[in-house]
Amino acid sequence: MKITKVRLGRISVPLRVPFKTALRQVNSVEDIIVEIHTDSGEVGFGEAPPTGVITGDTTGAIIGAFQDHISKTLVGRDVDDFEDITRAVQDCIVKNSSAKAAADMALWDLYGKKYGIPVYKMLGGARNKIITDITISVNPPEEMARDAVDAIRRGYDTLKVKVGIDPSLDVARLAAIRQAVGPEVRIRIDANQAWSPKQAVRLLNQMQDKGLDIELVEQPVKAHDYEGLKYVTERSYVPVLADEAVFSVEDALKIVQMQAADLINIKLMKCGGLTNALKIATLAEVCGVECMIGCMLEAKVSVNAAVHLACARKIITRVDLDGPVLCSEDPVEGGAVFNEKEITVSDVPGLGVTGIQGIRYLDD
Ligand SMILES: C[C@H](N)C(=O)N[C@H](CCC(=O)O)C(=O)O
Ligand SMILES: [Mg+2]
Repeated sequence: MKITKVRLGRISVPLRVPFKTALRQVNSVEDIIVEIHTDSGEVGFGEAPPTGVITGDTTGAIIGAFQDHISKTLVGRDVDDFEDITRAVQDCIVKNSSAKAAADMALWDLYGKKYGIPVYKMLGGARNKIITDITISVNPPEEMARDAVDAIRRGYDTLKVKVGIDPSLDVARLAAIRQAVGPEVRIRIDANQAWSPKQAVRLLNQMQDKGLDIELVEQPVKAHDYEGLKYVTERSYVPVLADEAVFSVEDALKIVQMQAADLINIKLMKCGGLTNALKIATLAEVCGVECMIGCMLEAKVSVNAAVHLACARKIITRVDLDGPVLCSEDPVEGGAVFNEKEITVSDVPGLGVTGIQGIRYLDD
């Protein structure tokens, strides 16, 4: 199965409501779609979101990474040289983790198709269903409480609550949500780097003192501040999950060695795809560190790839793959079935995506 062509396109998918974090506000998913074509007629699908505030990847940079580096590296290669070509994708350009993730997932898709195996089975095959949380955007406390109640009515039992815009409101935000949804709902929070280490410890311990029962806090401090993250981990009653602090396998190793966080959030767009995500999951498993699998604001092509990893490995104990359910429509045919919180992986060979509606191809 030889690679003949790499085709790029764009999709736009409106969100149900604006997505707001301490880092950005967006109203739609605006992603790059990647198709890797082969001489057997099989096509591998990938997707890359331009999450500049986290990965540094912009739309233009993703397109440029393919046009100037990744596509040239792939065309003419045989998918059977799998280890070499997945390595070549990582080595042909530094950084650009979202473009690499899109290429890497498309290669896994083709490899699974070639051998007739769904990717989650190739990676471990632990289960075929997972349960995702849903994100509550950061807003005034009353609005967040209303959004939380709406999410519970949709059937979700775990909320990922964004905080960090005007941190003086954060305890009130969580108090309003806890009061509105009751004690049974699991609440995790994500500060997206907004707090200082001391502020984080103070706010988290206030939440603890008020009995708000927070499951975990995601990335309380700046991504680069490993000492600050460790400071929070050592002093907060709420477990700490490293998100923006962990892009690479090496980052994960450092976090584990420093005991700077209790948990690690694996995202394909940070680490460059399934190949490296699997390495992080294995490292975490060896070290006994549970993982979350997360996503950026992405449509179902790339979130579907993350579903395969989540279904493959039990060390992934928490799932934040709500990109598709935050969208008001789904242009993706095939792949995982999202029934609100319950996600069922596809048993079709490869990743299971069969087509994407509304692609605006760059070469048309
Ligand atoms: C969409 C997902 N639930 C989420 O919250 N991811 C964010 C980053 C998303 C973005 O800004 O595109 C996170 O975990 O930090
Ligand atoms: Mg996060």
